[in-house]
Amino acid sequence: MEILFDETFTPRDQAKVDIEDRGYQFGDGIYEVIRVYGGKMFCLEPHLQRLQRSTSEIRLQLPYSLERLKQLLQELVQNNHLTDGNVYLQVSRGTAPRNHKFPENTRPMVVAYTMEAPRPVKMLDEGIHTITDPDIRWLRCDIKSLNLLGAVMSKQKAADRGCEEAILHRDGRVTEGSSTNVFLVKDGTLITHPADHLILHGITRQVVLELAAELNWPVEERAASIEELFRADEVFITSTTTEVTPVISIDGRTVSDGKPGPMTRRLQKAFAERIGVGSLQ
Ligand SMILES: Cc1ncc(COP(=O)(O)O)c(CN[C@@H]2CONC2=O)c1O
Repeated sequence: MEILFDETFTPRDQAKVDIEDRGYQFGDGIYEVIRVYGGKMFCLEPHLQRLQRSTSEIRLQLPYSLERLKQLLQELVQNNHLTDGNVYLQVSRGTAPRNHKFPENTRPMVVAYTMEAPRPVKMLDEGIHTITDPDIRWLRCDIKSLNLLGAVMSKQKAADRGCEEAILHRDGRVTEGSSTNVFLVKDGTLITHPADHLILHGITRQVVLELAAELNWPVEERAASIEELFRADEVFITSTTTEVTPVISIDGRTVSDGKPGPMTRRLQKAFAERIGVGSLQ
């Protein structure tokens, strides 16, 4: 198993990050998780565009071009013979004596590695249980930063209650999941938080919006209230690793009849066609 370490490939057990790497000490960096289906990275361009935006938002310059990074990621997937799984990619501001302000001319540190991961078919089929949790994160959730402690604390709260995700809310309005975007269905309309600074602009969220448009479904990009969440006909989450996953309970209360709804199922089918597999394979 090789990893991408700066601009070269190295065996996984030889990759050592310095204790003064700013990603390690400050969470000063950004990351992406890219899905691989049949050996091909899905939505690679949108992921790279988001990476570019995230780095520029934190005033971090990639150490080489996006084109070069794309080439290296493709080589990484091939070298590791990855067919179905994920690529984890992160860029930190590099290594420097610990000081909050930006270091002078350090080289940002790119690390990427692959992991085998079959599609989560059981979860896609059965759905997940969730909790609600106050959104305590900072106000630039649109930047896919390494600062994930808020998300980690919420995800752990969900795990403590035997649930898979925490649906976050701010001032009584649903934002997103700790590592997912959230959609509600009410009377045939999809509702999801607008892509502003309070949520990550999910790649999967964008694919779902495109699929909904192809299906001629009405969509409202607005912040739903907590009350609307509990009264929804259907709720589902989206992310690179969870695709379109039904939510069947929230804080112990079932969503509708506690089964994945018809619009969620139709979206799962359309998503499976988009990634080129039969649904729930
Ligand atoms: C806070 C948050 N919101 C939404 C999403 C969904 O975005 P994508 O559709 O672009 O994946 C993620 C993805 N989190 C990644 C995806 O898998 N694991 C992660 O940490 C996320 O961390």
